Amino acid sequence: MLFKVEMTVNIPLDMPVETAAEIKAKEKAYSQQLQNEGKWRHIWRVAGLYSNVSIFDVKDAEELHNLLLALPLYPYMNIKVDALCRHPSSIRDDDK
Ligand SMILES: O=C(O)CC1=CCC(=O)O1
Repeated sequence: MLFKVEMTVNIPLDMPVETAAEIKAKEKAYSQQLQNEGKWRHIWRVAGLYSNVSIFDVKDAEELHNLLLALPLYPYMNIKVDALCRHPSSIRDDDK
């Protein structure tokens, strides 16, 4: 199943810079692992915001839920999830 996920990061202003850098490095490694596994298909920065729009390709909503809760930045994120389905005009074979 495909899901569009919008993540907005709000790191507390009083978090030490080194702590924030550590969490961001863990987030990057986790994200790149999931991208290599094909579960995190796309990630785009929303211009001008500390937000991304991502496409996940997972078995079901429960798998997505577990992946999102494991994000190192999860405690500092607002997350919005929308389920996607194939558009009838799509020319891509992998849009399912
Ligand atoms: O910077 C972000 O948008 C948060 C994030 C998600 C995966 C990643 O590497 O950073």
